Amino acid sequence: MVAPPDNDVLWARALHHSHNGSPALSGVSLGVREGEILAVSGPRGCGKTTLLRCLSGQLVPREGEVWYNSAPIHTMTPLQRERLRRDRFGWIGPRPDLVPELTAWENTALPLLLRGSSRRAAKSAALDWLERLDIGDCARKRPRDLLQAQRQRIAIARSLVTMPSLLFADEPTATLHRAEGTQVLRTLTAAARSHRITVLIATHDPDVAALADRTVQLLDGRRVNSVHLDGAEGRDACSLSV
Ligand SMILES: Nc1ncnc2c1ncn2[C@@H]1O[C@H](COP(=O)(O)OP(=O)(O)OP(=O)(O)O)[C@@H](O)[C@H]1O
Repeated sequence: MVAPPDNDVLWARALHHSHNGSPALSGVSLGVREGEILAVSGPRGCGKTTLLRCLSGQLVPREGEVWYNSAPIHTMTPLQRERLRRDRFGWIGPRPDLVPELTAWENTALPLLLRGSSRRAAKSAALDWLERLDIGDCARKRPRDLLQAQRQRIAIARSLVTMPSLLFADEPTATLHRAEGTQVLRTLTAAARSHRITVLIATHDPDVAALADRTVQLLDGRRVNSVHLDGAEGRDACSLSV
């Protein structure tokens, strides 16, 4: 095994994966720098979700390596991967998947409670994140009494409440109207930047990708280029590598 470069928080080499024999990833490699917001972009079915699931340890690729700092995720046991996901990673899916019986703050606090935080500390952190995401007034409401955009903000608050090192967001605005989606995403990226949380966002929407520092394009399970744009709402300057 080759050790990953020092300046990448996440690093993957030559990932191959198939679902029931049909190829989803065919040799994808990438590195993600600490604090970077990276968009993984491409048309439907190109392998974005499969890539995020391999990088976050939910799936073990058929071939290839995934490293988180100096830890090889691809050789970890299921329990080690589960702990890594619980302690270091956050995940936002296309739908909020909230627990209907719990209030907004209880849903947000859930990852902290599962880690063993006291109810008081978990509640305080949850209320703080709901406030930062402009839904503090929803804290005591249940999901059924909220709009979809509010529910998705709660899912984002839940993913941030543990202050993950890496946040994976799979089409996080897919179920929202365009304006709502953009606003939710701006809030997410601003929160991530202010806490130096590294973010990977899978999206087929160029407007979403424009909020990232860099975009990796997938097509038919392969990487086709990497774009780092000046003038995007990301931080730095411009480069193009193919
Ligand atoms: N559980 C599964 N079983 C069988 N095939 C699957 C499964 N999950 C994904 N695939 C197939 O693998 C390929 C890559 O899918 P994946 O969901 O990773 O792509 P995607 O870019 O995220 O697509 P979308 O934007 O539609 O979510 C597609 O051809 C898809 O149909």
